[in-house]
Amino acid sequence: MEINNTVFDLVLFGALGDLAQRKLWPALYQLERAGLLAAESRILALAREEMEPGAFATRTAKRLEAQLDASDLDRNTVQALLGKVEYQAFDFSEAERYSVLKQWREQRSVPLIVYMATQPSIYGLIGEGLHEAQCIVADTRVVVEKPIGHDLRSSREINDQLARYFNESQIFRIDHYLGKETVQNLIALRFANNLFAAQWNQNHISHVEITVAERVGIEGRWGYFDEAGQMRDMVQNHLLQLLCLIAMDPPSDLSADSIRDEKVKILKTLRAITPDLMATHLVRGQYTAGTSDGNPVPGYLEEEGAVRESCTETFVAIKAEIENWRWVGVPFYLRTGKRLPEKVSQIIIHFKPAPHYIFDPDQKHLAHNKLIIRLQPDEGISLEVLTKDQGLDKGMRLRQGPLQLNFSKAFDTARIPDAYERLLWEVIKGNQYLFVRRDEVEFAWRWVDRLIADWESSGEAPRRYVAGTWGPVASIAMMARDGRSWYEEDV
Ligand SMILES: NC(=O)C1=CN([C@@H]2O[C@H](COP(=O)(O)OP(=O)(O)OC[C@H]3O[C@@H](n4cnc5c(N)ncnc54)[C@H](OP(=O)(O)O)[C@@H]3O)[C@@H](O)[C@H]2O)C=CC1
Ligand SMILES: O=C1O[C@H](COP(=O)(O)O)[C@@H](O)[C@H](O)[C@H]1O
Repeated sequence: MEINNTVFDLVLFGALGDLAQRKLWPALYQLERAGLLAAESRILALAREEMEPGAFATRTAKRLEAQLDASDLDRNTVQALLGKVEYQAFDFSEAERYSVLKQWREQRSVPLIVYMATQPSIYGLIGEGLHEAQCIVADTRVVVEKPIGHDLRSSREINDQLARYFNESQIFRIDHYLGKETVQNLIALRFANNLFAAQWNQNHISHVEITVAERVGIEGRWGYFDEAGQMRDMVQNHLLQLLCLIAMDPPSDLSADSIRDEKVKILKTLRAITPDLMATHLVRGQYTAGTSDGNPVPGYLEEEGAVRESCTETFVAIKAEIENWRWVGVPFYLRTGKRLPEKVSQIIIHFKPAPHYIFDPDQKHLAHNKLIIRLQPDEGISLEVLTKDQGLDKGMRLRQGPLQLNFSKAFDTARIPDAYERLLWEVIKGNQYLFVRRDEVEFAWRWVDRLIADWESSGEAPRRYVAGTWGPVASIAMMARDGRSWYEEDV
């Protein structure tokens, strides 16, 4: 196990917000439990609400106790974590209040981590406040959340505001998918196994599927979601990051910039989905009332908080193409949606069939291997291979079966850490390789903006799909036109 001696100060802006309460405090608890928060480290929790001394700790302890599984809850750990925390209330837009931070940092030379768990519109004000209070020095790090903007223009504005006060090497932009163990495993799978490295190109791979399906609907976030839609909320960041990790060339080492350089090359070579390609390369959907897990659920337009007719998409399927030597002619089919039948994120690599087929012609359709990478849940990898069916009467009949690696069974993993634990841990260590660089965000927006502009000018409404199904039939048709089908229809 890694042991940490890195003492740090963390200042958490927005310490009472949804993200902080649902993700950041539980992640800090797990780091404390794992012995990764050095004893002399301190956390300054900031929000607007005035509270009696001690009230923040009592509230946070109660919340953690309610959130954690009984088997995972250790009250001594909760107390040890809260022993590091001080709470202060102030309005982040009031420049003079940043003297609190100046005092808090006096006589401290350990790295300062600034976590902006607030809306991006105040990142600039926070940067300025910290700057005026002389809190920003070479080893200060700032953590910011997705979404970085609503489009290329607004993402540039946010990035410019950050750049006024922080160097790129100090900025940690979160895409929480990069913190998932199974997503990091893509790098190990691809670059530690020469078996795959040699096959990873258009000579051997016919196509790739990336599915990030969600069972949930809008979860009380209609206002936010209706402005964003699934394209901005999921494709611009999580799905394009997964695509980059599957498609990129081998980085020369594991340093942040080596990996990010390779990802950017992929984003630059994504073929634009121009209006003439939209009918064959893009499907947008919006769910109507249906069922989820056997229970009736409302349609998108009847969700709590819905205030208008809306053409916002809750489902997207895209045939993406990468214009380089490695991937020419290999479509990457991306699919993500809300209110689909199950929560599953998986990547399927479809290998081309053997060049000369000598078995029963009736079984020819079986003759390609598939590598199935399950990101969540049931994290693991399986390789579909063909073997001889056993038995005297079977001749040389083939059968398909998996070589399975289920991570929790194979490695007796006690628990898979949440993405935020890993990401906070990397920030503490000052390692940026799981964070997104400015140019990555901007190249991703460039591709997405163009697509959105074209579909908006086409005036086409999203296709309806019933909640609890795999999206509009047009997504099945998109694959069928290429003589293919989505993986779950194959099995
Ligand atoms: N929630 C989530 O699961 C996710 C959130 N994000 C991103 O994380 C960021 C935070 O989101 P979320 O936690 O949901 O938002 P919330 O609105 O729940 O929390 C924001 C926090 O910041 C505080 N705050 C905002 N403005 C000020 C101010 N001027 N002065 C003092 N305090 C202020 C709020 O206090 P008050 O309540 O008093 O306004 C609140 O504590 C956003 O950028 C969001 O897009 C990203 C991924 C997931
Ligand atoms: O960033 C987001 O991700 C979640 C899905 O994340 P997961 O870790 O549960 O797969 C998504 O529901 C949300 O809309 C989006 O903002």
